[in-house]
Amino acid sequence: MALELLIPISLILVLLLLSIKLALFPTKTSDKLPPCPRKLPFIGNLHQIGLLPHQSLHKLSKKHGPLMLLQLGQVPTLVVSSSQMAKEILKTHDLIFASRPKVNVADIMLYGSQNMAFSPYGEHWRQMRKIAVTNLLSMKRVQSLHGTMEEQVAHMLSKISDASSSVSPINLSKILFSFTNGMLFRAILGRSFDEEDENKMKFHEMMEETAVLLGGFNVEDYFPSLGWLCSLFGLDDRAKRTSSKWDCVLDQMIEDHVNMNKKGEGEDDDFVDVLLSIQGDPNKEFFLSKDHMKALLLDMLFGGTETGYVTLEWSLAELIRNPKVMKKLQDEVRGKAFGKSMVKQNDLSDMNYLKAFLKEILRLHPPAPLLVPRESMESCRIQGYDIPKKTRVIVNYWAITRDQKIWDSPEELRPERFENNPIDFKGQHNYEYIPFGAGRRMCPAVHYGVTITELALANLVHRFDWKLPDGMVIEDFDMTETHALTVKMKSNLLLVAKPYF
Ligand code: HEM
Repeated sequence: MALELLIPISLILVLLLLSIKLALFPTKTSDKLPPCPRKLPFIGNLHQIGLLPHQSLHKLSKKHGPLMLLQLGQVPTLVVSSSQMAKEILKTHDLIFASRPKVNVADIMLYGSQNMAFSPYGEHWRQMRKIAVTNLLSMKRVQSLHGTMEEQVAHMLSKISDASSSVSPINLSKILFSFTNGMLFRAILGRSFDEEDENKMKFHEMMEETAVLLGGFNVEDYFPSLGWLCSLFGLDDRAKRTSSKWDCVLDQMIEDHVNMNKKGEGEDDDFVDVLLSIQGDPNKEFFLSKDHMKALLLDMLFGGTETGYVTLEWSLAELIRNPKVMKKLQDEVRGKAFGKSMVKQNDLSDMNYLKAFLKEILRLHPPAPLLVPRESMESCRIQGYDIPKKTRVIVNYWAITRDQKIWDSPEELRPERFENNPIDFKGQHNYEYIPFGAGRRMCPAVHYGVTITELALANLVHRFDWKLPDGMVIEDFDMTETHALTVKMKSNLLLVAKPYF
């Protein structure tokens, strides 16, 4: 029989046998489980996930409530859709839900999930987080990067300025990607990342492929006992190919640092240098292998690049659609930075509308609307329901941002709702505002993320007036979302920039 026929036929046979087994011998439990929408044999509720899971899960929760236990293939998955239930998971039972589920692609791409973001809860995760927070993401380290951040913003502004003289609109998605990626490279490697690097290494392509692989609802993760399915769908091979490209890049980066340090040329203060010194310290109780280093570097690149540029992209898109908000923001920034060619970090402290605007963007367009999945390490009870051990947990923050009981006209852009409002990014209010997650696994880079985004945004509206491309009207502007590692705009953001001075 031809191989092309053998694969689908064997797949159908296995599906059939498993469906019969499930129908004849359903798993019995005396537990009181949360409600579950009607499921199909074998796939359970997988068909209800759709291309934009935050939206489809929100719709399901309207019918079945803020705690639903879906059966995604073989994996029971708790979906949490209210601030009250989010508080149960991220505060009351934070320790029980502090682990991450096993993700096949992450195992391939992140050296056996030895990074921080996908690592199960435990000593290894704790050490990786400590290294990243102490040496790159702490408030003190971020402050020491202020000068570098200003340089990188100036570089982005000059690129936009050059492009603004052309008749065609500017592809801002590309420029914003290079900016956030370039800033992380500077912080991590201590050297700039320029167009030549991009052309040589194709980072944008590699990052997009990685985002799709790591962020997708991959079928294999929902059928762990059918590992061979992976090879049928070709996902294993795609992940291995992309992973080997990253591995070459990282090996080269580390080798360059080792060579520079040998020659005494390194400045000895970037993140790779710090990692090398931890590795070479015989007194450290934690052994940092080369794979650990590479996994942590990828965490910083993957965690920081997409979230940053996507936030800036949604910000400009919303400003173009809301001219009154654009004017109010420009008035504030241009007033406070009057006469300056560039807004600097220390000008930002009293730009209250800018801060409120960024908060509103992270409510309306959270880059990670489902946060990052958790997994229960023990069984527990929530609101009278039994949650078994090893249940996957998705907190649908997006559903919380659309809750009319919390937010007035939740679909509208209204930065004013955050003015004179004590709510911050720590998520400790009533768990209604958690764009960075909360609890032990909360994003460790809130300070870095907010600082760089505020600085970039202030300068983008200070330096330029923005317009839609000629012939386009607001109604044509495409705000369609696409879901990968983050939720971003499906189409590239194309705008016309007119220098203000
Ligand atoms: C606007 C910017 C950002 C947003 C909205 C964001 C959002 C998030 C969210 C929602 C989580 C999951 C938290 C949870 O499970 O409760 C997370 C985790 C994480 N983020 Fe961020 N992030 C941003 C920027 C960054 C940056 C700049 C970096 C690195 C340089 C980063 C690195 C990470 C890492 C490593 C984790 C995993 C933490 C762990 O598992 O212990 N993020 N982020």
